[in-house]
Amino acid sequence: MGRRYSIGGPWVLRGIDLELPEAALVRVGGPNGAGKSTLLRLITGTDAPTEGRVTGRPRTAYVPERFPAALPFTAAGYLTHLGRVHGLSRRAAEERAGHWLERFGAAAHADTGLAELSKGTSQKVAVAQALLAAPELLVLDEAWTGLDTAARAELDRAVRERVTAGATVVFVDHDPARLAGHEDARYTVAGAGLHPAPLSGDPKPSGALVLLDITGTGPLPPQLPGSPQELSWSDGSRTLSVAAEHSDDLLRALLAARPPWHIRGVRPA
Ligand SMILES: Nc1ncnc2c1ncn2[C@@H]1O[C@H](COP(=O)(O)OP(=O)(O)OP(=O)(O)O)[C@@H](O)[C@H]1O
Repeated sequence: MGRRYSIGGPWVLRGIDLELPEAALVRVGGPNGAGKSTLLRLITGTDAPTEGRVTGRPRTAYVPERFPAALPFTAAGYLTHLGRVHGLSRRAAEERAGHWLERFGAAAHADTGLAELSKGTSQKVAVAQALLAAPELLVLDEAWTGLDTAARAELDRAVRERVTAGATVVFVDHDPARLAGHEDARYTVAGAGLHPAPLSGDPKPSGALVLLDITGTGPLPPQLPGSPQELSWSDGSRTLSVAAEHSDDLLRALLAARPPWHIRGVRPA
């Protein structure tokens, strides 16, 4: 699928082909403005792709980057209301609301209006609303930001519980250590494409290097797969060196970049 925000405008994402397995924790990384939030909105169905489509309809919950806090509810009232929307009885919805506020250390604010909550407590409510309905697909866009240490650890635990229960959790977080060692897949958004990235526990590259001779204009896209080294640079021509196992992903990223890079040659180092 692909997404651009205006006709004739730049493609924020293009050629995205992603399958999300069950019972999996999936991290999406990439620099500011690369299109991570756009991708998460497409995955949740809160935004539609400009081309291509998203298939499958798991029960989905989403913590967006910006939570709309100014709704006329108390924290507990809001969570109970959402529980009812998800089909729970009033009593079950109240119980779940209380349970999640308690777990995130926000029980004292159950009767506070959403508009009066501090930023951090409001974020706790945002996270609680997503966990409340035991979603099959949980999508977290920097959901840890603003939470205190205890709540961040609690969210880590809640995420692992969801995955153990068979759910798919897709998350973006700027802390590279977040849930490290628990991820099943990692992707980087760069140059409008989505690129598989090595997991923290993956074996180190075997040592074989590949050289790529490329030409193009402007700087190289950030966070290229395999973190290639630039060996030479003149008049827009460059030679990159990368571990052999990353060369296919690197070629794809260079070709998908906007503007694309031209590949003049690929050779063993
Ligand atoms: N609703 C929108 N209308 C127009 N352009 C948008 C819209 N949402 C995002 N964009 C543009 O799409 C690009 C990707 O934005 P997005 O928020 O998806 O990036 P991101 O990787 O999540 O960034 P960050 O790490 O800063 O949150 C940016 O250039 C942004 O300006």
